[in-house]
Amino acid sequence: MRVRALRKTYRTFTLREVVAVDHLDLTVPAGGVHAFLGPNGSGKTTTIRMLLGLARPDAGTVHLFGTPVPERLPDVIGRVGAIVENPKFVPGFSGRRNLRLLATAVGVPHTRVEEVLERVGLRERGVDQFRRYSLGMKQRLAIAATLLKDPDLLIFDEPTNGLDPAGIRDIRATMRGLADEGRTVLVSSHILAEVEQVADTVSVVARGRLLAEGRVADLLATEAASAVAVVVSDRSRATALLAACGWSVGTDGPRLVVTGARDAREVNEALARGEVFAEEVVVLRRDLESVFLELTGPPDATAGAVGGVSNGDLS
Ligand SMILES: Nc1ncnc2c1ncn2[C@@H]1O[C@H](COP(=O)(O)OP(=O)(O)OP(=O)(O)O)[C@@H](O)[C@H]1O
Repeated sequence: MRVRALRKTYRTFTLREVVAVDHLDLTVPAGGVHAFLGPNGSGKTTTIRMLLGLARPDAGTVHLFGTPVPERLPDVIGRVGAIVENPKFVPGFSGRRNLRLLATAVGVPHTRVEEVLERVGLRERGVDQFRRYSLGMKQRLAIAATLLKDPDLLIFDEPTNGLDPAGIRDIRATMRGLADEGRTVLVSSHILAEVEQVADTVSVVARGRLLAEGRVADLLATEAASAVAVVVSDRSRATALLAACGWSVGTDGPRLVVTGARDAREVNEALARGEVFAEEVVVLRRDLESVFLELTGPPDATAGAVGGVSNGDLS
């Protein structure tokens, strides 16, 4: 999937213009889990709606499987399964019956319903009424529905919102499994821990713009230069030695925190050359959360920058 210079503005009821997506570029490699990560209001849902032809861009291009969308959406939509808004299931029908209705609507045989129920671990509970399902089961049924057409690309908008840890783990495992089958999973999230654990690649957005993209591991390595903490008895001598190497030196309780060095070994060597011997050397790796916060800035600043319209505008 390839998105270039995508733009979408909304007008609020007070006729104020809200730029929801602002010159956004997005590249989602085929196969694997790609996280679309950004704080609330950063334009993720709006972007996904444009990918699916549910909203019309003001400018920019979208290609799904190399095909321009929305112009030729009918050619490719059969290869895409998505959960964007809360899927509409009939509360009084069983999970199985709900899926059979959908299967008939999209023209796939009922045997496929059994396969997808099995796939999301709901086969045993297929007879239960939808209204009796837990939130996690409802979400798994929604994923089952997206799988009916055996899609190559799955798009999930915040699929773990409101789920408990077990539910989150199930959805994460399901996404991983789908990617391992060779499908592409695009998942939007503002929950960093999820992304870090399940995604192969990530795009970080804020205020409708792309801030960073790449492999999760690379993003952590390049954006999150690690710091090294040392405990030494002669702190002032150590500080002078480390500063002389051009590194910045802060303190964290009894530890000196060194940033700018390549690795712990380099720090240790610099100290030893000056005959200061560290009692403790620890590499402090930043997690994706600190990278993300660094890139997107404080949440309040983000909300203000996109206009902060009320939910009432989000119909
Ligand atoms: N129909 C609409 N009318 C007016 N403004 C809208 C509409 N839909 C979205 N917006 C605004 O566009 C911006 C982006 O919203 P969007 O829902 O795409 O972000 P998001 O990243 O999906 O956020 P969230 O995680 O909260 O769903 C926000 O400022 C939002 O208030």
